[in-house]
Amino acid sequence: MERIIGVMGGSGVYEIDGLQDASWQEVNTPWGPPSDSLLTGSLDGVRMVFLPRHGRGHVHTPSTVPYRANIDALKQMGVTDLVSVSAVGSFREEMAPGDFVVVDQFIDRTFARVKSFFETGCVAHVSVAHPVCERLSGLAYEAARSTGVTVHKGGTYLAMEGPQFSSVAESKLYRSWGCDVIGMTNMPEAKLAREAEICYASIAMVTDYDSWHPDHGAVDITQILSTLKANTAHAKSLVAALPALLSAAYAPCEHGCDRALEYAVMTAPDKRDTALVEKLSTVAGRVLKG
Ligand SMILES: CSC[C@H]1O[C@H](OP(=O)(O)O)[C@H](O)[C@@H]1O
Ligand SMILES: Nc1ncnc2[nH]cnc12
Repeated sequence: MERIIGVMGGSGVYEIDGLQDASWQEVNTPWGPPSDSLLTGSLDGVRMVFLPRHGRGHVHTPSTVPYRANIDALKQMGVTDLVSVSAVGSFREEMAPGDFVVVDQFIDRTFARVKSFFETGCVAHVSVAHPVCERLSGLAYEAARSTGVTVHKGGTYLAMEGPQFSSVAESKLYRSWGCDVIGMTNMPEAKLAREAEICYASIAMVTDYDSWHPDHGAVDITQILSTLKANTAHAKSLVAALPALLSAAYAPCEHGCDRALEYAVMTAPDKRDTALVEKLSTVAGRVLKG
């Protein structure tokens, strides 16, 4: 098996540079079409697949991003390691706009999204106690550091439904919960990556102080966009640094991300919905076949 790096580009990151033999490929999935075509190619001898989460031109809202289709499409392309790059607001003075944060925990406050590939007829329960891959996150941290940007190792990301930003009261509440950053998309993406046995890491690019900060006022989309513009070059250099850090030779994940489904499926083989099992063939075929 080969190591293939996936990159999920968030707001402001709609392409990556420098891929050899780059081509946009249309991929279909049993969960509908993904956000856009997938850009495939290789860098430093490692195959890479890029998908703009909101689609080129920013078409999908955080609630309507086709999360299941995106993860299924990346799995179809053989992605073993997925690095998400996302814009976030910060709840910490020291996590300033322009900084990067390697997220290691999530609080999922989204409520209008399908969060699992599994449903009636094929039930599975995976652990997301440690929702990111420690090894991949460590490498993403090294890649971010190599760009010269200020990077914070570890942080709790509050996933909100959006698309509106938080009220001041909500912002203060999330801060009091110990959250470090806020965004609208890493859930259910991280949960679905775990179900699909793909190692997942999340790099958050701080664009603003959300609404809690007495000196910064409410979130302002123009400020977000100008910070994002300034950070896009760092995000692209980070992505370019990944292949040299992750060797192309595949090795099983030492944290078990690639075996998350091993004992997860509860539904007895003779009770499984055959149509659903067929839909699950890409993400869960390893444990459902035979
Ligand atoms: C552009 S501000 C709000 C928007 O940006 C973030 O997107 P992503 O996580 O894909 O970088 C945030 O989650 C919202 O969707
Ligand atoms: N303050 C904020 N809240 C939610 N998502 C964001 N993305 C960037 N800034 C954000």
